[in-house]
This record gives sequence, structure tokens and C-alpha cells, in this order.
Amino acid sequence: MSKIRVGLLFGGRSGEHEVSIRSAQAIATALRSDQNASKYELLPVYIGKDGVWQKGEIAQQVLASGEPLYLTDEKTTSTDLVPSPSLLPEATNFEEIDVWFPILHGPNGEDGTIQGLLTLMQVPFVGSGVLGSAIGMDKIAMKMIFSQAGLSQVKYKTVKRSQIWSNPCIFPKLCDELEAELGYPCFVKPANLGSSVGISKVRSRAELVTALDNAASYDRRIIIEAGVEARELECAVLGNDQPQASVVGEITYQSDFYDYETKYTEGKAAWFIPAQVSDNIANKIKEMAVQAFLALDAAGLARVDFFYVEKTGEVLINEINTLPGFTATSMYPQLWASSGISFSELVNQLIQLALERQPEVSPK
Ligand SMILES: Nc1ncnc2c1ncn2[C@@H]1O[C@H](COP(=O)(O)OP(=O)(O)OP(=O)(O)O)[C@@H](O)[C@H]1O
Ligand SMILES: C[C@@H](N)C(=O)O
Ligand SMILES: [Mg+2]
Ligand SMILES: [Mg+2]
Repeated sequence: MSKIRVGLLFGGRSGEHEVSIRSAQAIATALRSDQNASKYELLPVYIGKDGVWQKGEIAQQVLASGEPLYLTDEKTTSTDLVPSPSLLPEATNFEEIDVWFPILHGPNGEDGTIQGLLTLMQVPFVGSGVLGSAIGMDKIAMKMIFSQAGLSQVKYKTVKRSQIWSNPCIFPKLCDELEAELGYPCFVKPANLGSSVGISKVRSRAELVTALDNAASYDRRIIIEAGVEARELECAVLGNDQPQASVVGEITYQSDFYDYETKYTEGKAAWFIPAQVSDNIANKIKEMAVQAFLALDAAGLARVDFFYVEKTGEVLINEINTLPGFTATSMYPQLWASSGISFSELVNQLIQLALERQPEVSPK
């Protein structure tokens, strides 16, 4: 029997490019190990920070080294679009791949763009489709859907880049409103990013001004949330129309918040799986995680992040990540390992879920 050819798509035009390379390395190892090696053939495809797709030796080299490849001018790493008719040149022959495994984090990959391309190409792929990916990526749209689904969350306000950059008269008024409605500390976030890139915890007007300017450099949509003092709990979801929730895990750290450095520097954060919470809280989180997944019409996988305010007993949903970090030590695979599914079996199940999934809309 011939092997299933898996196109592992990684890198991407995103502030989470480096994280994607690390996730792809772990998935590549899983595809080459255990029973997966006899079932799947790995075809890595790397998307550089310039947006150009590379397969073959170049993609293998990035996977092996773990280092991004700079083929063109570094200024193309900015979020400005660089029109190019040849982003997918001879690099990708879609017919040579049976199923795609996009492990791109952040914009231009986790946000429905790649999912739209693959849908148009009529090829199966791991993870959510256009709708779930786009809503899951945009924290403003996500919160509106969560609210509609009756899921409790922190108070928030939204702002556009243009309100910050091109309207100096309105800006102080905007800050007054944010302070009055959300208070300090609050969190300023680009709406479409992950790994805490562009996020600031702010405690004063001066910090608020700097944080808004910083977030606006990443995204034209910005969200500002009231800060909560809470335990951070996460739950993994796996499946298509009947998704299952994993055990719940907890993250602890010494830093001010769970920022990029804390996330990706060994020893800076500690995880407890399963989290030491009552069955009641764990069950509530599992239920809310599945509800969030279904509300977005997510598919395949997602990790849902929560705040547990112990003194009031409140559970607040923070966000859903439709392509969560996937290194061997990432929370998503670890939650499943503790729930009885090994890393390599998890990769196998995700590919099978992609192959089983029906096309979103069928022509009559
Ligand atoms: N409203 C809030 N109150 C308290 N802490 C917060 C709040 N929002 C964010 N944080 C802190 O910032 C971290 C990152 O926030 P969030 O999960 O929204 O960002 P992200 O970039 O999408 O992260 P991920 O890597 O999980 O995709 C949280 O884990 C938490 O430590
Ligand atoms: C990759 C990062 N956005 C995560 O959710 O783990
Ligand atoms: Mg996120
Ligand atoms: Mg998060």
C-alpha cells in the first residue's frame, strides 16, 4: 500500500514564525517515528518570512537547523504586503500531496488565509476551515462569538489603528474612556496574533499610550481587556463534529504575565497536568472548551485558554487557538499525553480527522 503524502506547511509571514518552525520539527519527528513512518511520507514546505514557499532541500534544511531562512531582503518581514505573483512558484505541486498539515501560527496561516487556499485547491488539511480559523485568530470577533455562546469573559474595549495614529485630538479622550471603563492593570493586544507578541500589561497612562502604539504596529485592530488576577488553565480539544476535551492543565510563572520569553524559555514557566482544581471546575472548563470549539465551527484541534478567579469561583474564557503550539513540550500535546494519547498517535489522529472531514460546502 502506498504511503499517504503529508505536506507539512510551516514558517509563515507571522510574528510567530520561529514558533512554527519548532512545532513543525516536533511533528516531523512524529511522522518519522513509530507506526507513522510506515503509513506517512513527509513532504515539508516552508513559507519564508517573505511569503515565498520552499520545498525539498531548503525546507528540510530549515527543519533540521530550526533557524528561519533569509532568502530575500529582511525588510520584507514587515507586516506590509509585498505583492508578488510568484509566492507559490514551482515550489508546490499540489497534486503530490494527499493531505496538508499546516502548522502555521498567527496571521497568514492560522487565520483562514491558508485554509482558503487549500479549500480552493480541494485538498484535505488538518485543523479548522476558513470560518473557525478566521474567528479564532481575531480576538475581537472571537469574543463576540463567545459572548453569543454565553461564555463568560473579561470586560474589553476595541480600538482601530487609525484612532491611535491619525487622530491626535481624539486620542487623549480615548485613553480617558479606557481608563474609566477598564481601569488598571489592563492588557493591550493586537487582535490577530499569538505567543503574546505585541501584548502589554499596563498600569498607567504613559504605559497605555506606549502599549497602544506598539499594538498598532502589529495590527489595525486592537483589543484592550480589563486585567484579572487569576490562575491560568488550559484545555485541549480534539475532533470534528463530536469534539472531545482533554484533562485540564495549569501554567504558573514568576514573570509579570505569560509573555513570549516566559513561554519559550526553558524553566521560566511550570505546568501542572492535571491542574489541581476541583472536579467541578475541571468539568466546567472542559464543557466551556467544547462549547467554544463548536461556537466557531472549529475542526481537528484547538487549545482553549481560561482564567480561574479562585476567590470568586469564576471561570472566564480567555481565547481559543486553532493551531496551538505543537512542540514535544507544548501544552496541547502534553494535555493529550496525560489523557492517554501519545504525541505520534495524536499526529496520526489529526491527519485521519482531516481525511474524514466532509468538504464545507458541496456543489449540487
Ligand atoms: N485580561 C487579562 N487578564 C490577565 N492576564 C491576561 C489577560 N489577557 C492576557 N493576559 C496574560 O497574557 C497572556 C497572553 O494572552 P493571550 O493568551 O490572550 O495571548 P496570545 O498571544 O493569544 O497567546 P497564545 O500564545 O496562548 O496564543 C495570558 O496567558 C496571560 O498571562
Ligand atoms: C503558538 C501559540 N499561539 C499557542 O497558542 O500556543
Ligand atoms: Mg492565542
Ligand atoms: Mg493564550
